[in-house]
Amino acid sequence: MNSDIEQILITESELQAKIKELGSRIAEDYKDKIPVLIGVLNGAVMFVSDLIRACPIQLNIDFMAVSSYQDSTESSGVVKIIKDLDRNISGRHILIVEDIIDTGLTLSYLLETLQARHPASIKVCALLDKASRRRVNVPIDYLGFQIPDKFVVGYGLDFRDLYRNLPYIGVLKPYLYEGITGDNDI
Ligand SMILES: O=P(O)(O)OC[C@H]1O[C@H](OP(=O)(O)OP(=O)(O)O)[C@H](O)[C@@H]1O
Ligand SMILES: Nc1nc2[nH]cnc2c(=O)[nH]1
Repeated sequence: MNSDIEQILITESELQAKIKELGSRIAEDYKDKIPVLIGVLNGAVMFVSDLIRACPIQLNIDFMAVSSYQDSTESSGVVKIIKDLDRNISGRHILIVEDIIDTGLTLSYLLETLQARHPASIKVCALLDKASRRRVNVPIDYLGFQIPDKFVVGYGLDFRDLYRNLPYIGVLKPYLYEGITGDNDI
């Protein structure tokens, strides 16, 4: 698996140091509230589980699963809810936790969908931002790292549901996905 990685972009210790920093900021900002942290499955699973352990305040967690990439490295632009929240978020302080913001289409859809449920506030925490690829403007309140326009895997991020279990963020060797556009290429 490691031999499919062209370059390690963010090491395990860099990830963990940044998550401690983000956790402290979030804990300070929400110390008088009980926020609901919403992990966006599947990619954010590792990030959200490390982030909540770095956040020593009262909080709730919930998860949504959405997908726009399926088996491709390009967003289809169509976001689909696969699993919705388990709770009513009306009047609650919401923090969306994402692994990566790329085109911004997924987050834009989530913000619109969740805003319609009348939360007290909504903020966004993202581990990675690929700003050069943005197609819609979206706010990021807590950010881990800006990254270049490369397809990355590891620490929750996949290609064809593989590589999520790498403990670092790496760039996948392009020959592994070049020419692949979707399911028909499998
Ligand atoms: O800004 P965007 O271009 O919309 O891309 C960001 C989204 O893409 C990834 O999800 P994906 O659809 O690959 O599902 P996954 O989390 O299950 O891997 C990632 O987890 C974000 O949710
Ligand atoms: N795995 C992975 N998923 C993404 N979704 C949007 N951008 C990316 C990326 O660079 N890697």
